[in-house]
Amino acid sequence: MQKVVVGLSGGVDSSTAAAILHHQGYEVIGLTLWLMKGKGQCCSEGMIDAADICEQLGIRHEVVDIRDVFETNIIDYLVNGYSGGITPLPCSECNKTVKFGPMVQYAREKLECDRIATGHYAQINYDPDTRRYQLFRAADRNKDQSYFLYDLSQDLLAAAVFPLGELQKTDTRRIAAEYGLTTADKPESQDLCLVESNGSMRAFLDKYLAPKPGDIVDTNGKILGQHEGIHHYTIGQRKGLGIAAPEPLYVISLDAVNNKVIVGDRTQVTQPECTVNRVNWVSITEPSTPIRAQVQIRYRSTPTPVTVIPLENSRVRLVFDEPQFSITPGQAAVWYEGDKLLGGGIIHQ
Ligand SMILES: Nc1ncnc2c1ncn2[C@@H]1O[C@H](COP(=O)(O)OP(=O)(O)OP(=O)(O)O)[C@@H](O)[C@H]1O
Repeated sequence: MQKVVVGLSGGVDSSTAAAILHHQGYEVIGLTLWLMKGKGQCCSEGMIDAADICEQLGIRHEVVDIRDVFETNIIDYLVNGYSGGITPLPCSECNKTVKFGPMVQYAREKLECDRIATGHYAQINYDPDTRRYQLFRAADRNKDQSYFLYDLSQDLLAAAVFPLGELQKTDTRRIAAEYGLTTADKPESQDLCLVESNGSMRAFLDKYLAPKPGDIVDTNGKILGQHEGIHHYTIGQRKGLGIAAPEPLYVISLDAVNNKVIVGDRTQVTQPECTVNRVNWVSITEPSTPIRAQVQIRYRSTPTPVTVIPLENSRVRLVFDEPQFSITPGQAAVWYEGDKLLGGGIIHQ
C-alpha cells in the first residue's frame, strides 16, 4: 500500500484531504506541526481536532514540535521586517521553511515516506519534456492558494500532493459531511493565523515592539503629524493616519533609519516598475531574456500584464503595462502564464 503523510491543521480542508486519500486506499499518516508557543493558541485546539480526525479514520497521528523554527522563521521575520519599514508576507515563508520543508524531512527520515499531502488549493503537474514540476492555480479560483506556494523548490513540489486542487470548496464541505468528519462544519480561517490568534497584526506586533514615536512628513519633509511606531503602517495605507488634509493622503514610504512615515497623494504611491529579490522559478527554468506574464503583487490583487526582466543574483525587474498602486516591499510578486505559476519573489523597491 502506498504511504502518504497528510499535514493536519485540524481544519476541514486538511481533514478532507486525509479522508479522500484514506478512502482511495493509501496508508495515511496524519502529521500536525505544533507551531505556536503559549497555551490557548490556535494550534492547541487544532491538534486536538486533528487527533480526533485520525481517530475517526483509524490512522496514525504524529505531532512534531516545531515551535522554535516558527518563532525564528516567522515571528522574528515579521517583527524584524515591520520594525525595518517593510511589510513581510509570512505565509510563503511558512509554507517553505516551516511546513513543507520540515514535513518532508520528517516523513523521509522518520516515516520512510516520500509523499506529503496538504489541504492547499493548488495543482501540480510534472512536465516530462522540461522535467519540472509545474504549479497551477486551483480549480476554485476563489480559494486558489498558489500565490503562497511560489517559493517551493522542485524537490518539495515533487513530494507534494494537493487532493483538493481540482475541487470547489463546496465540494470539500460536501465530501467532509458525507464522510461524517467531525470538522465538516468548522468555520473557515479568515486571516493570517497570527492575526487570528492576536486579533490584529497591530496587536501581534505590539507584543514585541515598544512604541517608538516619530514624525509623519510629506515628501518635502514638512511635519504633518505624529506616529507611534513605523511598524503600524504599510505602503498605500490611507486610514488611521490622523491627519486632516484637503486631498486623501497615503503612506508612500517608511524610513526606518529616521523613524519617519512619509505620506503623499495617490500618484506618489503608484509606480511603473519594481525590483523583486529572492526569485524562485517554478514551472519554467530562469529565462535568459524578458518574458511576458500576468503578475499579482499581493494575494488578492487582480493579475496584471507585465514584462519580467531577469537580472543577476536571483532578481528580476517587473515593468507593468499599467503603473501599479501600493507596491509594498516585503510582499510577494508572483507571475503567471494563464493558470501556470511561472515564478515569484519578494518585492524590494
Ligand atoms: N499546524 C499544521 N500542521 C500540519 N499541517 C498544517 C498545519 N497548518 C496548516 N497545515 C497544512 O497546510 C494547509 C493549508 O494551511 P492553511 O493555514 O492555509 O489552512 P486552511 O486552508 O484553513 O486549511 P485547513 O482547513 O486544513 O486548516 C492545510 O490544509 C494543512 O494541510
